[in-house]
Amino acid sequence: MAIDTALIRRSWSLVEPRQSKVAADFYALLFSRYPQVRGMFPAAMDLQRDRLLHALTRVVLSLGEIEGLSAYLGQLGRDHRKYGVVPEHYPMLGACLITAMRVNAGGNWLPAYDQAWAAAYDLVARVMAEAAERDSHTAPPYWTATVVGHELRSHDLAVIVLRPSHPYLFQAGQYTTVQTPQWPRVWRPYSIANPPREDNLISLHVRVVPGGWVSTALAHRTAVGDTVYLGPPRGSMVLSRSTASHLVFIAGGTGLAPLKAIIEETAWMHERPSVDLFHGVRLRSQAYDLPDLLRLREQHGRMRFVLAVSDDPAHPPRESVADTIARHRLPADSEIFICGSPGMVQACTARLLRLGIPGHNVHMEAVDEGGLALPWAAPSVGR
Ligand SMILES: NC(=O)C1=CN([C@@H]2O[C@H](COP(=O)(O)OP(=O)(O)OC[C@H]3O[C@@H](n4cnc5c(N)ncnc54)[C@H](O)[C@@H]3O)[C@@H](O)[C@H]2O)C=CC1
Repeated sequence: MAIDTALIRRSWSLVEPRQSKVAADFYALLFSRYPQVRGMFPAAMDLQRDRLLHALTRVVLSLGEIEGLSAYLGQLGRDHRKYGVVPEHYPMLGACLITAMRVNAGGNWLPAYDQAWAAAYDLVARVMAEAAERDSHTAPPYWTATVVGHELRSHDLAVIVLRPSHPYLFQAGQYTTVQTPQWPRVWRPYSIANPPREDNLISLHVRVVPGGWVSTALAHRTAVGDTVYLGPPRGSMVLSRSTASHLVFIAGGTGLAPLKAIIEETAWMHERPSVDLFHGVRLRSQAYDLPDLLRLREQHGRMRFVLAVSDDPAHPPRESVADTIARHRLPADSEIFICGSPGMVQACTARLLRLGIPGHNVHMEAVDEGGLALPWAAPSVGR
């Protein structure tokens, strides 16, 4: 059945102002009708509710662009294998979702909206389930990994090296999701800080964030020899086949991780591009990876490295990384990769546009703050 995007959007606009209530009602309905699925979700549901809403918004907004949506949903379907989602779960969710929207529409819900949503949901579920099924022939739902390196580089930052039990195939720049034994069913995304290696090791940069369960567990309650779990690799911030001759990388804090992986990959290229890396930190003491970056610069041979310190009275000039890039001459045809907090990414992107860099040359990971999925999605990277 064709998707009636106009009906979907009209009906969504009815419930959008009450979306938090929609999410709460959805989970209440789901758990009362199907108590057997409660165990698949974490004990605390706050983040989960936000994720559902982000995912819904994303699907509603991109229903017209079926190609992009299919790639997104396929990735989502593969990722949901780690939660134990099987095809039989999808209809349960669909029915509860439509009911939750209907009861929150203030009596304005039309029968046609039910049909439009049923058709849209059917398509979403089919794409996700098919991708998951295809994936099940070649990859496990999740990987067990042993911690083989754990280095606290400051009180709130750890670099962790993991050895997945089975080959973990990913591309430089992608991220994984991590579950620790301390927090069952709570998965958090972290970028992989190295390109694929023959020894299958992967390295993560973990900043402890206030209230960050997984980041605290990884940094302070994890040691060499412990086991953690990894979801499948995700993300599209990777090098294209036709890499430009000059690449610029702009990192904010631990947003360095995926950019370092891509730079390291370019170091081995036959015709390696020249590279600029700008690393923005608040305090000089937060330049947690300096020795490694200097080594990488040495090994690369065509890499310039600039540290931008924004808030350290002992290290003038206090300059934001956006101001730093503006001071350096960037060729207009540079391919640019940005990774960091949403505010930092936004500030840098705006500055680049003002500097005349075309938007299509700027890459960043659209790590939706929780919006990667239907109910079981992942939050922003690095929590
Ligand atoms: N750990 C990981 O694997 C990854 C982490 N991230 C994200 O990167 C961020 C890293 O955070 P931290 O390490 O705490 O770095 P941070 O937030 O302390 O920021 C580092 C740099 O970004 C600049 N900055 C921060 N907010 C800004 C704003 N609103 N406008 C302009 N500049 C701003 C600072 O001035 C500084 O130069 C987090 O949001 C995390 O989710 C992204 C990808 C991977």
